[in-house]
Amino acid sequence: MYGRRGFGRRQRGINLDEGTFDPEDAQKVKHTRIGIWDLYEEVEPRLKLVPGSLRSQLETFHEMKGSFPFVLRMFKEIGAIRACWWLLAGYLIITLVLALIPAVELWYSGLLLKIVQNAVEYRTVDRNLLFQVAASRLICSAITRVLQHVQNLLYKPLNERIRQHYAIHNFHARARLDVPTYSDSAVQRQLDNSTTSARTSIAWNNVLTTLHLVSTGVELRDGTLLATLSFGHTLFRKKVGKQNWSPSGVWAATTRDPDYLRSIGMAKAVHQQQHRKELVAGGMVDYLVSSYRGAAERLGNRATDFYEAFHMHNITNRLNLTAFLSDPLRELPQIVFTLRAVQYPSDIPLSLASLNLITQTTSKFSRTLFDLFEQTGSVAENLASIRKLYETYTIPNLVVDGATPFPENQQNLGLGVAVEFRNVSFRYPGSNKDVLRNISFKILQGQLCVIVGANGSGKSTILKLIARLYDPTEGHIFVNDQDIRTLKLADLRRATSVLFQDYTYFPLSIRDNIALGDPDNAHDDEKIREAATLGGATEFIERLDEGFDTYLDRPVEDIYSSLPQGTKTLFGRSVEYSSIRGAGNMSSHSKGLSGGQMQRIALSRTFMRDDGVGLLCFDEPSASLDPTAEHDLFERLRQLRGNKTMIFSTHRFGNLTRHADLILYMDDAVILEEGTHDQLIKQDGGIC
Ligand SMILES: Nc1ncnc2c1ncn2[C@@H]1O[C@H](COP(=O)(O)OP(=O)(O)OP(=O)(O)O)[C@@H](O)[C@H]1O
Repeated sequence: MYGRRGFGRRQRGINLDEGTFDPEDAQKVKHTRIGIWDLYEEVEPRLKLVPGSLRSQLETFHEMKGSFPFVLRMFKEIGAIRACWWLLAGYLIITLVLALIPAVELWYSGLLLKIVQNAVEYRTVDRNLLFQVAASRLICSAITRVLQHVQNLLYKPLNERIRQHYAIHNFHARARLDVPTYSDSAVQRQLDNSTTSARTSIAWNNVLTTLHLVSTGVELRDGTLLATLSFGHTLFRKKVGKQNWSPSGVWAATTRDPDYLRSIGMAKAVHQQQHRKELVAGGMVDYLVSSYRGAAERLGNRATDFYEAFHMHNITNRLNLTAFLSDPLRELPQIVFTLRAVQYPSDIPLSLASLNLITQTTSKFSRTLFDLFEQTGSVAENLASIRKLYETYTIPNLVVDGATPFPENQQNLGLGVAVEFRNVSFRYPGSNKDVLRNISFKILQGQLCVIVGANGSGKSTILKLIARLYDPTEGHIFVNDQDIRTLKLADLRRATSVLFQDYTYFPLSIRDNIALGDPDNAHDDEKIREAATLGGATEFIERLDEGFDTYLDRPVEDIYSSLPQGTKTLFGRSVEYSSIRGAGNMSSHSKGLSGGQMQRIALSRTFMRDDGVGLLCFDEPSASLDPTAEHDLFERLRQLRGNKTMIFSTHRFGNLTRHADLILYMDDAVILEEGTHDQLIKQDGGIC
């Protein structure tokens, strides 16, 4: 009756991307009812014998172990950034010194207590020693302050250098992925998981985490026995003090409560703008209000979201045996030390000072260990993030590169390339519908081929396969009689120029948008202007205030707030008050160019690439042009073509098909007829 709410997933603990999670599997999944919620948690059979919180601790360490090789690699890479050497060395030394200072302070505390004890017992004070101790403690705290300050100063440049280094790698990791790989949802998820935050890099976080672990180790280095004794209490304290807002490991939660589902649905219907028209026109308001009230009354205080419900459930369940055991355990290290002191008085002089020191030391160790345990979750998460980051560098592309250079003879490119489809069928990844069915045709070198067909017949798909954005599901494509899969992708794409119907424009300047058509000559301003002229774009570009430097869509938004309503433009751009009202302080504007103008820019981009290209493909290049502009465009394209092979896709027969050496007439994934304009007219006057 009601749709199920999607399962929330928490990206930590076990690798969630492997295997499946079936809430109904009672063997592996524990079900808990929490108010109106059903919580399903995966039980880890491998670690079944380990009780309570220790189990999740072991899981965490298990995961951390898998991440270590990647952390080592990260340190190697950071070590190779020369600009980081001194900064990192300084940061490391300061961290270690800061970790040692508490021990020195503790030693002086001991001395101080001894002085006090002597004063009480013998009524004498060693003034020199007292002065030394006081001065040393002051120096320690001054040094700590100064070092912390220097550490903060080093933090920023280090973070920035490391972030920049990884930003470049991440950019490449994403940019190199082909179309089917990049559109794969698993790959998208993997990339999202490894995204670097704008302020700190994953790598820098990992450096900090590692340094934190090392400094904790240094702080605890002499206190092995104390640390071990404190361990038990720390674990218990952690379990008792647990105030989680969500479960750990693999879990899912859902609610099937009809009143809750309905009330949330109704609240959305009322809140969301898009339903308002129907809501008012349909006279639904009274009905919705009374239904909502009814549902709310039935729900009472059960209407909480999952996290709230889980948190409350945890709090009410907290009074248990572990809570009772926690306090005695806290005293254990001190009791053991005192007993040892009594047993071996010569080893540990039992005095007021030593007893006090023991108390201080044990509580300090206990706190440090507690902090460490508190953070192991985030430590593991941090280390895993670096693994995920590196894994994105090696995501394999679905379209596998070939090894054969293309063309064999660069001179011949000017004569065009031959393209042959042999029994090609194709379906898009994730789809079960053939959009091309057993297609065969051959375009000879230097021919003009026009593919004609209705919407959705498969014309664009043919061009995508020629550009090898995808590989055929069945059959083969040959370019100059060589299987397209064997050719080097970079060579093939350099020799081919494709203007897609759904061309994109980049959030860059118009100059860059055109220049990207030929990255090798992107700096050649004259060539860019020439291409713009051939694409019919120069005239309107020059009318823009910033001409070729105009951004089609500004990648960085202007930020402002509380502008007087009369302000219509800012930084030369118009201000949109509607979005100010909505978002509070932000607005962005694209340079409202028309569809035809945008298309001319895209065309100019194609004209950038006339050298070194043997095959030109145009997908409906005249869709947004008026008839005169279309005629001009075809004339220019025919001149540009020279002897090269050219393929057009279009909806209709007309101007262009008259000049075609080969027309492929497509309908519903197959080629119905092929030939020249005249041949097709003779065969079937109806279609032309
Ligand atoms: N990325 C995609 N994923 C799944 N299906 C797709 C994808 N792109 C296109 N299709 C489907 O493939 C079929 C053929 O599309 P194609 O774009 O090749 O047709 P077309 O003849 O070029 O149409 P148009 O004239 O509208 O551009 C259509 O049914 C379309 O819905």
